[in-house]
Amino acid sequence: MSAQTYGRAFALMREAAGEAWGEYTRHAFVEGLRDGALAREAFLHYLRQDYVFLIHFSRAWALAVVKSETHAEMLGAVATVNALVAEEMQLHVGICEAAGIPQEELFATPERAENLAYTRYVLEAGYSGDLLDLLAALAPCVMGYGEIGARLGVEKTSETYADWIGTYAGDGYQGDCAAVGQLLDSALERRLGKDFETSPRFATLCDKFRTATELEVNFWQMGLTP
Ligand SMILES: Cc1ncc(CN)c(N)n1
Repeated sequence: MSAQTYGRAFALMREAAGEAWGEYTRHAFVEGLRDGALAREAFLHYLRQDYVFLIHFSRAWALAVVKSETHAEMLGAVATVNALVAEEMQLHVGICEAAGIPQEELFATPERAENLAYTRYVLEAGYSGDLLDLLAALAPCVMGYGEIGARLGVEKTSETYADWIGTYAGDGYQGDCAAVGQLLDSALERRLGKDFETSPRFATLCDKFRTATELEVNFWQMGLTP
């Protein structure tokens, strides 16, 4: 999956994130999903934390509805909230239930510090900023997993984590990434103009994107240490 598929701003922000992007999308945890070497205990621990992550991440996308300035922006944010709550979180519920972890226990998972740091960083970007600040902090999460899923869909050498890979490689998730890429581009054009990358504000948005990318790296690392 080329970065270009997810829009112009994403490609520029990804480039500006430098080495952090590769550390995120090619982390040892990701490679363990690809070749099946990831310990089941680490995967289930990650999945439980990620369920809690997605609760707060959905709240942040709901805040994007609040920060929207047009009906089209509201529709884009609402669609993402729905994709998270009604689709992505079901993957976590299903795998955990099959592993003997009921949904109430999943919901009550104690939050690890790396998880808390990431989600509250994103929420704070939205509380104190506008839709652009919020989207810049949200984008690495959405598109990073899109890129990881698309690559692992092609490069996987084991079926152990095929459910997980299939969710992020699938047309549904890939379509969500493309839609968020369009939302990001149009929100930037509306507020900063067609040549948004020449605005001094764009550099501060790239900083937010890079920080969120670094928090993704920490999240994978946390996944390796149940
Ligand atoms: C930590 C994290 N980052 C991204 C995603 C993909 N929505 C996720 N499920 N979890």
